[in-house]
Amino acid sequence: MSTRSQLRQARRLVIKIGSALLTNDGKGLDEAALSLWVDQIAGLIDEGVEVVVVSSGAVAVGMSRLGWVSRPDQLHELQAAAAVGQMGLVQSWEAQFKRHDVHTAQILLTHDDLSDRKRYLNGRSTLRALLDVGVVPIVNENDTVVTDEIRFGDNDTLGALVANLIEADGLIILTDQLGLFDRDPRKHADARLVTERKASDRELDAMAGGGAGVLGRGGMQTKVRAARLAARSGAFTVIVGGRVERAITRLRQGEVIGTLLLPEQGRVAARKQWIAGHLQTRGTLTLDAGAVKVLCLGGRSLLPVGVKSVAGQFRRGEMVSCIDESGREIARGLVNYDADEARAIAGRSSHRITEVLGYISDEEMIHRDNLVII
Ligand SMILES: Nc1ncnc2c1ncn2[C@@H]1O[C@H](COP(=O)(O)OP(=O)(O)O)[C@@H](O)[C@H]1O
Ligand SMILES: N[C@@H](CCC(=O)OP(=O)(O)O)C(=O)O
Repeated sequence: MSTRSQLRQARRLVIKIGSALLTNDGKGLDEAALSLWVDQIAGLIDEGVEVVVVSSGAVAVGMSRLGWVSRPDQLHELQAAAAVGQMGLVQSWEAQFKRHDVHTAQILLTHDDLSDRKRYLNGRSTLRALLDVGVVPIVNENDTVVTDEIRFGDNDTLGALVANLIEADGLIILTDQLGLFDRDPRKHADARLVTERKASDRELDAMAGGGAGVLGRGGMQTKVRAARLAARSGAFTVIVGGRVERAITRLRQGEVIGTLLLPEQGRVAARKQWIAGHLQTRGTLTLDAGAVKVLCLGGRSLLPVGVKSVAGQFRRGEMVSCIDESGREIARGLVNYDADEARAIAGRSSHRITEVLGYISDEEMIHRDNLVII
């Protein structure tokens, strides 16, 4: 049996579960299935994997709670159903994870939240803080305030954006089919499962053209698009049948089930390419000769002790330029401290950061994964 090392090695995963699955084709929330997924996710957490769940199903659960048999066309009715259904969804996730002594947190996001830099960074910090303390964030679209997304359904995209946000190794999309087929299997009995492709492969578009199921909104097209988005930060995507026995555990063990869509390059390489291509920097760190030498050797982080001076106003996570004492640019990277904090710790050894700032967020001024030598 061939195995997939990407899945065995993953440390951080986003798992997206679609409406059709969660609600057992609209018959109300499928508690039994949910409990099986939670058991498997709890197994991943025991192994030290950090997991974010992106859970659809608010509209479908809401419709079932309200006794509505057909999906309403009116936006405000969809939003009302989502608001009712979201209560049921998070109650179930919370109750199921409680059996494993794992806490959950509700995160409702819109795409706007993730395109605004400040909100993006805030969202990232919150998700990271939750993962640090072993909580499983349960993410859904904030259906009360979005319009187009609720009409078209876009949790596949949301899953990819969350994978970008937390720099996940991979995105697992659980759906009602065994994976991506070369044609819509609901319409073509002879459709064949695609096992592995590059996410960028253009042939996937024609295969995924068949539209969505009755309850889901995006179909395979949004899943392929999500895989491309996730690939931008170097994450792989697996599209797999959520009703396949122990699907998550088997994927983790490297078993070849579902469809694996691969990024062109790994997580760190993708991030470095993004940094190198980013023109706008927010500030400048002048490095001493020792730091310049160490950085040019490659594979090393920049420590505060090698920083002589700090110019500009920037916030943690923003891009800064690193120059030598003659003003030549050496490197570029995402800084771990705000400008004022960076000024306070510049030239000091990392074990004095707590003494100076009263806290420490990172030992490095710029971590090597976030640093590109020019
Ligand atoms: N090439 C394909 N392979 C698999 N499923 C396809 C394909 N083309 C279209 N589909 C449809 O996509 C549906 C899954 O998408 P969707 O209904 O949005 O599910 P979810 O709720 O999981 O997001 C399948 O039930 C299937 O009918
Ligand atoms: N926010 C919506 C998600 C709709 C959606 O994207 O559904 P799906 O295609 O099943 O993932 C809900 O919870 O109903």
